[in-house]
Amino acid sequence: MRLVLVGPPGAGKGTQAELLKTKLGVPHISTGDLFRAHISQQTDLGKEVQEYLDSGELVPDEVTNEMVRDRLSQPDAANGFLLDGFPRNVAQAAVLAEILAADDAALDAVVEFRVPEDVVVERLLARGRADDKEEVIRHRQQVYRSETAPLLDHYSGIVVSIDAVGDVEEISERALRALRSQRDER
Ligand SMILES: Nc1ncnc2c1ncn2[C@@H]1O[C@H](COP(=O)(O)OP(=O)(O)OP(=O)(O)O)[C@@H](O)[C@H]1O
Ligand SMILES: Nc1ncnc2c1ncn2[C@@H]1O[C@H](COP(=O)(O)O)[C@@H](O)[C@H]1O
Repeated sequence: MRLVLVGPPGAGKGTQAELLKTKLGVPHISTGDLFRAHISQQTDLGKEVQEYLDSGELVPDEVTNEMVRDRLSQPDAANGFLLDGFPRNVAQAAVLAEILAADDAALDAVVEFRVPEDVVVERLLARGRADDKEEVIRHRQQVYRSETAPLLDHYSGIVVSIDAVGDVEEISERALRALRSQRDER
């Protein structure tokens, strides 16, 4: 399955991807995790993107798209993936479509994790990652609303929306049930 996970920062995309990757047998590819690995290894790419992650701004598309193109060309992603954090805007979605079309492939679904903003802010304040400072959290929510949420219209025919408040296992079951019914309807 080729899935994109969408939802505001703190919606639980990474948490759900770690459960779903085992259940679906596809790799979890998180652009945020890829950037953080570059930063911790102090690569040139890591040095270039550090300030964007610190401030909650999006890394420029050219840099992000090339990193994703490279990651998706690896053998483990040949038959499917869970993309977490990419695409983050409509221009990145166009690049993803082009990468997939080159392999005669397409997305199966876009899973939207729906969580009220006050709940995600509370989760992120408790998470404690380097970019989980209140001002940066608020900015990332705003970037999500203006840049990323429009993807839900862009992908309207294949969006599967999940209530992502509650028990982590139960949310993953909700996602699997919704994906099964979407597949049966197609
Ligand atoms: N269903 C849940 N209930 C309560 N807390 C949760 C739930 N799912 C995830 N969390 C917690 O919320 C925080 C954010 O989760 P996670 O990192 O998976 O979100 P995300 O959508 O990947 O965020 P980001 O886009 O910022 O990387 C984590 O501390 C995680 O343990
Ligand atoms: N797809 C992306 N485009 C631009 N910038 C991105 C993208 N994915 C991640 N980033 C940067 O990384 C941080 C953290 O991302 P998480 O998905 O929340 O882990 C994000 O604020 C951007 O600076």
